[in-house]
Amino acid sequence: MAQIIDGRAIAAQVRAEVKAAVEAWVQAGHRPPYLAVILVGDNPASASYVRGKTRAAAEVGIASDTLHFDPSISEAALLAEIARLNADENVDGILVQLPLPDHINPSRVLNAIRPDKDVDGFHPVNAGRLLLGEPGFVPATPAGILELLRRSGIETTGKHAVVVGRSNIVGRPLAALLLHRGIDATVTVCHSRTRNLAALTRAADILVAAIGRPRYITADMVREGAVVIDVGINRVDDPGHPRGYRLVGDVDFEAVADKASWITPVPGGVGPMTIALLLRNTLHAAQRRYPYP
Ligand SMILES: Nc1nc2c(c(=O)[nH]1)N[C@@H](CN(C=O)c1ccc(C(=O)N[C@@H](CCC(=O)O)C(=O)O)cc1)CN2
Ligand SMILES: [Mg+2]
Repeated sequence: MAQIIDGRAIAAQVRAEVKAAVEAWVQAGHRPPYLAVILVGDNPASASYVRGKTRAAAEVGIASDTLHFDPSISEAALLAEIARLNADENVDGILVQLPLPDHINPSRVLNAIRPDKDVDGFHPVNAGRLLLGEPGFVPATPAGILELLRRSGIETTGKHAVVVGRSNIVGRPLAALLLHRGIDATVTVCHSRTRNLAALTRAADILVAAIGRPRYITADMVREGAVVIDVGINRVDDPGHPRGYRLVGDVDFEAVADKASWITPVPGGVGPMTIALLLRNTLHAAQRRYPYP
């Protein structure tokens, strides 16, 4: 039976570190870090993540506001809001909650955020820096996964990490991060068109599932003793549950936990780290740790 990587406990540790650093920053005479969160429309999951972010921010002493726009807002109006926040010296971090409505081009919106305020790390400048191994904002989910491995004492050097999923918010940046000097994994990236996926996942020392399909990774796809990181957050109907649905990951947890050496649960694994690392990025934005240009 695998050891469980407790994302809630590790995220609480990271938040406590951010809180202490924010206190020291304010003690030194600076105003508290300030995060502007943009939420477009009424996707209930997005609204709940945004509440989670602003509540967690308040708990560590980071000020924030949520700018909530009607789903019909035009792309031009959204870009104008971003331009205003870019120019406001009291705004340290800007975050646009994804997904955006279909009539808005997400690249155009993300590319409009000043890279030194881009606490999600989705701007091409930060993505490029990550690829080159230069300092910049690293997206919170991949950064959180690295913290889970590091703080659980899991070795990455020379290990074969197999990332299933090539999204811009998880798979691609995580693959880049795992290649960094000091992390030094050997990385394979798989996706929906990969042939013979199971042969590749079975070769993984560290298997990261970021596919977005409930329980897609089954026990036969996992090597005995592998480390399994489950990024999936899938809502499946469950009339017996108070919310009417249950969250399950991209990994068939019970069966895979019998084979793995370490595994992250869903909920309580990667998800809470995403919020904790966003807070750390926001602190760094206030401290201008990643100045641009
Ligand atoms: N602008 C962004 N949009 C999105 C990001 C992001 O990093 N930046 N990531 C995801 C959603 N996300 C944050 O936005 C997120 C997802 C899940 C969690 C989380 O804490 N999950 C909990 C369960 C919560 C629940 O009960 O519903 C867990 O896994 O334990 C936090 C943040 C897409 N959009
Ligand atoms: Mg994320």
